Amino acid sequence: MTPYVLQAEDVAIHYGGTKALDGVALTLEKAQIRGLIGPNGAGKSTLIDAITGRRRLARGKVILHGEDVSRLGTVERRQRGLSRSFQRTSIFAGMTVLAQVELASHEMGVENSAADARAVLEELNLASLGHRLAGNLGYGEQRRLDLALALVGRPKLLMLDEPMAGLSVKESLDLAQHLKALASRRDIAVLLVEHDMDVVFGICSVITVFELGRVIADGAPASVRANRRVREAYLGSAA
Ligand SMILES: Nc1ncnc2c1ncn2[C@@H]1O[C@H](COP(=O)(O)OP(=O)(O)OP(=O)(O)O)[C@@H](O)[C@H]1O
Repeated sequence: MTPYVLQAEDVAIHYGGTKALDGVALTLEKAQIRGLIGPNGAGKSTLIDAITGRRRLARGKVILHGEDVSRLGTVERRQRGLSRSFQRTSIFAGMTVLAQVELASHEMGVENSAADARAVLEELNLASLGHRLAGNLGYGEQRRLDLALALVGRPKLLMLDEPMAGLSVKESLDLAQHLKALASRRDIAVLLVEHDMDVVFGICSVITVFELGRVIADGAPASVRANRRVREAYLGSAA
């Protein structure tokens, strides 16, 4: 039995002549939070698209719980427990928070979607906002709703692309703590793409650093912070 929830092996993605990813490998274990950092255009979002099945691989494999899913589509991967945050664009402004999360759960084929939705909202401290129209929520609350939508159906693997973008320092740290607690309580492995280094170094147990579509460092936060190439390429002397 493999200890890995996710294995990405030798992943390559090309956009025409551009090699957005070239021979990328990483793993995720149960309930582990891995940060993925690197300068703009390094290929972080492209890796999420490759893992979730939005982008076809030019080379390599994506393996979930030991099963090669490289040829499966996004819906089939979601049904195997791989989820991603939807970003605000998928929020229906005119629907209540509860109805929306329940609908997402129902669409996932969850039998008791009402109970699933209530549990997810409670998990994220959103239960008291269940009756509110999503469009009337504050920005930080909408980001938490994004996360709630990704959590229906009890996924085992969550891909988050800049979930803290646009949040205040306090809101970011608050969401980060929620995320950490959630990963451990629900046994969810998380791949976190995030530019907020306080959040990444605060809650990730391992960090992968990208540059120009390749992994330039991978390891525990302290070793990544101390890596000279990473400091020069990305973190700068302030890190
Ligand atoms: N749809 C596309 N068509 C062509 N090139 C693309 C496309 N999407 C991304 N790229 C290119 O692929 C490379 C990786 O982009 P990607 O968005 O994955 O980087 P990123 O690390 O997520 O950047 P950011 O931190 O700015 O979100 C970049 O050179 C980018 O210009």
